[in-house]
Amino acid sequence: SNKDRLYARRKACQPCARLPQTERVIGYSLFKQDATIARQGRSLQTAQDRFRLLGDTFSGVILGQFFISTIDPENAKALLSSQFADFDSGKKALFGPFLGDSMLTTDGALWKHSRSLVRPHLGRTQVEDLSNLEGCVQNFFACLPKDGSTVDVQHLFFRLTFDNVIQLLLNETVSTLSCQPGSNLHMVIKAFDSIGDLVNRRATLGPLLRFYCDTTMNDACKILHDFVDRIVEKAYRKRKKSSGSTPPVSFLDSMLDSTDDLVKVRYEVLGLLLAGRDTTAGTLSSLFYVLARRPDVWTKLQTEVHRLGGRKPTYSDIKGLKYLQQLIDETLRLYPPVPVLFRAANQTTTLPRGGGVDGKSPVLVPKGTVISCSTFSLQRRQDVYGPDAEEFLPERWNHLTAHWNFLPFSAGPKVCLGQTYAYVQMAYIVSRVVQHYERIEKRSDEPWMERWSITLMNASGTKVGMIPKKGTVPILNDHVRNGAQE
Ligand code: HEM
Repeated sequence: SNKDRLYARRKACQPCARLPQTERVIGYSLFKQDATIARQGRSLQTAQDRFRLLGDTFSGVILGQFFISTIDPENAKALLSSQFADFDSGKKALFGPFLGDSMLTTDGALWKHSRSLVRPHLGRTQVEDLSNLEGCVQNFFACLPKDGSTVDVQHLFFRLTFDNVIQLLLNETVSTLSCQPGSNLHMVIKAFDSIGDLVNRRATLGPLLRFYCDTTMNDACKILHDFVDRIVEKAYRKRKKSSGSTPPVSFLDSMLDSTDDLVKVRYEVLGLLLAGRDTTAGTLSSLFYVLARRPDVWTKLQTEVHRLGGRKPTYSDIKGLKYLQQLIDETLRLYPPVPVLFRAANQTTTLPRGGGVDGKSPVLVPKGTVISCSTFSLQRRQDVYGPDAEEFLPERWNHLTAHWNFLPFSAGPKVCLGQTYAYVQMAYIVSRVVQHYERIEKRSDEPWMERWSITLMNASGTKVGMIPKKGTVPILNDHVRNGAQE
């Protein structure tokens, strides 16, 4: 519009590169092309090729939606932090009936309220207590074949992290690792597993989403809402009975002390479950994919973890495991579980870079523009990480401060609330595996292939042989293992 043009002139904006498109009004052919690319599991790689071809910032149109894609760290900083108020996450429609108004789906005052409600309950006290993790880890070990035969640990990690997050949030012990097919818990975990793909399907519909009625999504939501509601109501009754005289023992208890709105609590719990489970499971799966292929990494890790002398690591032990932290960072760099951050401009604004032939001028961002920042491509930039940017080298973190070039947990006011917990949980699990297993063997030659639903994972799973040390793992329980394979 004329108003936008005047605004652009005032802010010295220049146009950014434009994705070559056969038709630039609706962008239907790009929609079809990108849908095929997504089916083939090549979305992230294709985006990286486009950045190589067009520069760090380019624009296009898809199904009538104007978008800007960027991997310029200055733009990332503006998007996530310095111009935070200009952009919304706009995820409400995507999650549909699953999450209602929760922290993950709202912006502005509603989001602020949710964040202030949740934040105090994910503090150091909750994170430092690792006692609950051990039970889940033992269940995980019980699912691993004792004879070292092939197992897909990716599948098991999605269960392990579900059990862990339920314990953290609700103080309930569940074992989806050992639940039997047909049981209520099995239905719950299956429904939860399906959410990623269902949300993904909604995402591909773009503006057509508003005409879409998804009964499968509604069914999955019903199962999950019922599951969480039962636990929330039970805890609420107990809490009311004690009239807050006993200190809260869980995240849920403390939330119930700050609100009586049980539907709100349900949505926040489910949001955290979603934010906390798939991300951690995806990272662990990629990390084990690497461990099975890199005996040099495994040996260095063993040397570090052996300093613990076989005892369970404490919170402060974990802080001292520097190589393990670098290993996790390198996994998050090359295989970020949230590979693209999306925002939508809630007013006409600018991004500081990407305009003009040298890409150094500001770019106009009309209201409604969708901005995507690919952390996957950003974290593989050769000008930041060097010519070996695509290689897995944990040691690079000895002398690297990446800042706006490393955003696996996002940054700014919406930075991940579970970052510390995620590190601690992953480090604990990896250390315990090192203490109990001699080595991890690669059992598949398939390359790492993107499967991107809400979060990123390896399309072919993580098929490995886990070779136990003598006398350290529990006796294999066939009953447990068969349940988990379902
Ligand atoms: C490796 C593990 C994890 C990664 C890589 C990760 C990554 C992220 C990212 C990138 C965001 C921002 C998304 C956006 O702005 O669009 C986010 C938000 C969030 N994460 Fe995590 N996350 C992880 C684990 C967890 C865990 C374990 C929890 C909680 C138990 C958690 C809770 C949250 C919450 C509540 C938000 C929303 C914050 C807000 O909107 O204000 N995350 N996470």
